[in-house]
Amino acid sequence: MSLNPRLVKESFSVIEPVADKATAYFYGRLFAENPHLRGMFPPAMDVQRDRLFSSLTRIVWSLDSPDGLAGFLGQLGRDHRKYGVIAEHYTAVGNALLATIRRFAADVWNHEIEAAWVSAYSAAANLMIGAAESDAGVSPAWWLAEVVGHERRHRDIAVLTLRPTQRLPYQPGQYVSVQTSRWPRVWRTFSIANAPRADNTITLHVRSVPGGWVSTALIRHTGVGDTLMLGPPMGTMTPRENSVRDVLCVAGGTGLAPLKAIVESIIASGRRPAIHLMYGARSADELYDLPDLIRLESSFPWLRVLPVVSGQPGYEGMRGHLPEVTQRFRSWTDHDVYVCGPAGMVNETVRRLQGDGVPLVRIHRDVAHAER
Ligand SMILES: NC(=O)C1=CN([C@@H]2O[C@H](COP(=O)(O)OP(=O)(O)OC[C@H]3O[C@@H](n4cnc5c(N)ncnc54)[C@H](O)[C@@H]3O)[C@@H](O)[C@H]2O)C=CC1
Repeated sequence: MSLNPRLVKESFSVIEPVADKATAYFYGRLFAENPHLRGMFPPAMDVQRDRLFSSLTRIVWSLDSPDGLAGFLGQLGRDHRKYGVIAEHYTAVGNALLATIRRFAADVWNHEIEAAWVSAYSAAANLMIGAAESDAGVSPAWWLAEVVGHERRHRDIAVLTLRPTQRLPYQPGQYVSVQTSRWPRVWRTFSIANAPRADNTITLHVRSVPGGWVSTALIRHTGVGDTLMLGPPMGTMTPRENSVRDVLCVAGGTGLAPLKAIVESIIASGRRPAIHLMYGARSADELYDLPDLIRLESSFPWLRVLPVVSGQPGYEGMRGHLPEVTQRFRSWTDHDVYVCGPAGMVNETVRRLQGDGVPLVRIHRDVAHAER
C-alpha cells in the first residue's frame, strides 16, 4: 500500500481540535494493553502528551516532503534510544495510535483511511527503527556529563558548563535533552550555547520557568561536581557553511544560546561576514550574557551586538520589542537570518522580515525546539 498523505491529513485535522482528549486516550490505551511500558515514562504525563501531539502534527503535515521528514524521524529514532525503546515497542504504539484515530475520527473513518494510516505509521516507524539501529553501532544511547561550571547570572537564569564523559559530537545550533537525578525519566531540551570545543565541554543557558521541574532543578539544586544525563544532539538550525552573505541573529532571552553557538562557529570558520546580533530581554538585568558578548565583539570587529530591552521604560539603550526594533533598524533582505526565542517573538520576527522581502529560505529557526 503506497502512502496517501491527503487521507492521513484530512482525518488528522478532525482530531486536532480534540487533541487533549485523544492523547489522554492514546496513553490510557497504550498502558492498559502494555502495562510494562508505563515505567518508561515520567510520573506526570502532561509534557509528554504535548510532545507526542506536536511530533505527530509535524510528521502528518510533512508527509509530502519526504526528505525533511526522514531527517526528523531519524533524529527522533536516535533520540528514543535513551528511553530504552526497542523495535517491538513500535507495534504497541502503532496499535494504540490506530485505535485512537479510529475512535476520534469515527465520523470520517473508512477502510481507505485506515490503510493510509497503517502505511504512514509503518513507514515512519521503520525510519525511526533503522536510524536507531545504525546509531547503536557508533554512538551511546545517552551521555553522562559532569557539571564543571555553574554561574547564577540572574535570579531565574544560570549558565552551566558540562563535561560529557564520552565525546559528544554536535553541530553549532543543535540542542540536547537533559535529565537530572532529581526527576528520573523527565527530559527537557536546552540548546548548546557554544561552537564545538577541543575539551568536549558544552555550555547551556537555563531559565527557570514556573512549574519547570528540570529548569528549576538545574538552577537551584545543581552544582559543580553533580552528574547529569544528556540525550543525543538534535535540531536543524545550523549555520550555512558555504554562504557568503552577511548574518543577522535575533535572540530573545535564553533563545540566545544556539545563536551564540552559530556566531562562535562563523568566527572560528575564518569567514568574515558582518554579523548583527540583536539580543532582547524584558529588563537590563535579564541581558544575562551581555558581558561575554561584548568580549566576543571586541575580539571580532565584524560582530555588532545590539541589546534591546522591552519592559523597562528608564532603560537608556535601545528599547522596544525585538521584532519591531529589528525591522526598523535597517533592511535585512540580503542576509542569512537566524531567529530564536519565545514562540510569539520568533513568529512575529519571521512575519515582519518576510513582509520586508527576506526570502523564507534564508530565515532559519528551529520550529520543534522553539515551541517546546
Ligand atoms: N534555553 C535554551 O537553550 C533555549 C530557549 N529557547 C526558548 O527561548 C525562550 C526564552 O524565553 P525567555 O528567556 O523567558 O524570554 P523573554 O520572555 O524574557 O523574552 C525575551 C525577548 O523576547 C521578546 N518577546 C517575548 N515575547 C514576545 C512576543 N510575543 N512578541 C514579541 N516579542 C516578544 C521580549 O520583549 C524580549 O525582548 C523560551 O521560549 C525558550 O523555550 C529556545 C532555544 C534554546
